[in-house]
Amino acid sequence: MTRLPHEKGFHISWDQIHRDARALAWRLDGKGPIEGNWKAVVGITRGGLVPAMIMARELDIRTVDTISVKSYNHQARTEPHVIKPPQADIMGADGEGVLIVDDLVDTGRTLELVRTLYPKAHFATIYAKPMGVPMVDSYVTEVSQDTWIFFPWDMALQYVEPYRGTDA
Ligand SMILES: O=P(O)(O)OC[C@H]1O[C@H](OP(=O)(O)OP(=O)(O)O)[C@H](O)[C@@H]1O
Ligand SMILES: Nc1nc2[nH]cnc2c(=O)[nH]1
Ligand SMILES: [Mg+2]
Repeated sequence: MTRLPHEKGFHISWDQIHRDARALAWRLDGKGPIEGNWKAVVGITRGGLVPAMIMARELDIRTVDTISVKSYNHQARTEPHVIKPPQADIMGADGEGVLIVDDLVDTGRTLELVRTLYPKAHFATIYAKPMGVPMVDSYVTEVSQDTWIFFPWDMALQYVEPYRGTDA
């Protein structure tokens, strides 16, 4: 296991990921290989499920599947492995026409594994770190490699002290 040093935190709200996923969908609209269409959206679980749902809605795609890849134990990277593959008839021989969606690409190891399985699919993530950029076909926002992205499903609202403290 590798413990990665993350100096910065990038905190994403529900609203932000909703807007970013929509923007990514709009950019890919009409760009599929079959008369501009995409035949399916496949989310890489678990992080890819929220953006995959939002994008499938925007693009009016009802065929939605998942591929489950586990690459991290909290912030420690482990060897990525497929826990659950998508339905074979949706993916075809090489994934052509399928939009494979994840929340982010970091080292690129997860997408590298999925790309070997479905080399002709289109790989889209909301966020990307520099090491992973070569593995992704489309993304919205790049953040530095030493940034840890916190997603809204990993956070909760909580009280913070005022900047000037309290009198108590
Ligand atoms: O580019 P990489 O270095 O491979 O990292 C990116 C992957 O890591 C995270 O998933 P994780 O394995 O933590 O599982 P989760 O989606 O279930 O949270 C994230 O959602 C990406 O899928
Ligand atoms: N939540 C989250 N998961 C990750 N998996 C790999 N990199 C990251 C990251 O920056 N944030
Ligand atoms: Mg993931």
